[in-house]
Amino acid sequence: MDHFTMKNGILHAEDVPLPAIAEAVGTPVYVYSQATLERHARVFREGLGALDDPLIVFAVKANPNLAVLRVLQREGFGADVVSGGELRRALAAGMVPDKIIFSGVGKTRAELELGLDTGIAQFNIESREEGRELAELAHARGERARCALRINPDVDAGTHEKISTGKADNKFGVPLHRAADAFAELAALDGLALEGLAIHIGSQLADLTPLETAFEKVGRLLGDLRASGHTITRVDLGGGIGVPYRAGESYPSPADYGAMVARVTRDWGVQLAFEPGRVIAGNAGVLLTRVVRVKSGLSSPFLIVDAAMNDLARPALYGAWHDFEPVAATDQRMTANIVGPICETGDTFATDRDCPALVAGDLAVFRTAGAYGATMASSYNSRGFVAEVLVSGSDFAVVADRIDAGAIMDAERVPEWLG
Ligand SMILES: Cc1ncc(COP(=O)(O)O)c(C=O)c1O
Ligand SMILES: N[C@@H](CCCC[NH3+])C(=O)O
Repeated sequence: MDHFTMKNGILHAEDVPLPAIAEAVGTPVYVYSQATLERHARVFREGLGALDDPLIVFAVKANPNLAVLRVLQREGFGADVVSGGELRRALAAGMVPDKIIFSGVGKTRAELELGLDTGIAQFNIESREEGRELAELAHARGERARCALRINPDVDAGTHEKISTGKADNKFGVPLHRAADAFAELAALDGLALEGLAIHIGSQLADLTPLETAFEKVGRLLGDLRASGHTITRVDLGGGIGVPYRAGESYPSPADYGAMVARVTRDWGVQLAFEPGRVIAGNAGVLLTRVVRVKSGLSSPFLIVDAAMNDLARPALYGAWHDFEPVAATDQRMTANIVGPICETGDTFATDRDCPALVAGDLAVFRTAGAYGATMASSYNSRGFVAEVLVSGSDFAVVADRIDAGAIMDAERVPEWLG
């Protein structure tokens, strides 16, 4: 459930009519609902109700907007970060180091140092090489870095290949068959306090079965490691639960997920950590856009909107579907190619889509844009970065300013020799 609903024929975010936001901020603009974020955070936490003291860290990559992070921090969430930038954003949003987990295959020396400086709860080590480097850095400071070893369980998550992370040929984690050796080597290093395992098999998972298979593999490894005398106090089960992108689709609920986790991990005797991203933020945001014009096409007309692939990359990148709805209710329908203004054919949101009949100037939204939306934006075609708004009740605030098309960034300069 979200808080984007039709009231008197106009789509609202909570109590704010979307035309009011378009009027005040312009379009395109991402609109997030605080009530939906809070609700999703609570439903997720309640879904894990059977577990003892789980650590829930929001996958910042899904939506790193400071205001969004702040809402989740107030809900007790920590942060799963994958770069120094995300780590700094999590801290700026008030997340405490004890609830920060640092994942990612390519953490640089500087990023490992930043994690150590911050005193984060856990580094998820993705290779022996990374573990050795972290151990050396921590040892030189007279410290032991708290960490977990990320395992690649070779499980097909059944999701889009570009967002699958747990198959043997994916770059993530240490292959299961080498995990015990890697764990033994790294656990013996002075600079590491290696007392955890981590796993994340992919994103937008429609089914719990691959997760269950992967968790069972982790459970067996946990038993083997303990039998070899290792101490394991935390297992990080990652994120990945999918969300409906089309009205009427059904996905596993946090309660279903929590029940499965409770069953599989019943005898593990560890603290569990979770890294949800999309399931918290996905349906808490829409991308509000205005129709620029309708152009006749060979078969279907082109509905040209002012949002583009630089604002919402998922359709161009993964062929992803986002429901498209009018802001002012209409019973009239049309079949259209919904496209943005960018100069490549890939700038297509939908082909031959049955959608509301709209004309130039009308407002519409792409739904389920709160995760992997603004964060994947670029300035392609010098369109600048899209604005973001957070709604709470009948209030709204701009939480990221638009960078106007054609703006010259502070970081840019022309070398002297060009005069
Ligand atoms: C390590 C890790 N944790 C958590 C997530 C969050 O995934 P999701 O947004 O699907 O919950 C991702 C992205 O897939 C990830 O790579
Ligand atoms: N960017 C992807 C999700 C990536 C998940 C990150 N591990 C998407 O929009 O679906």
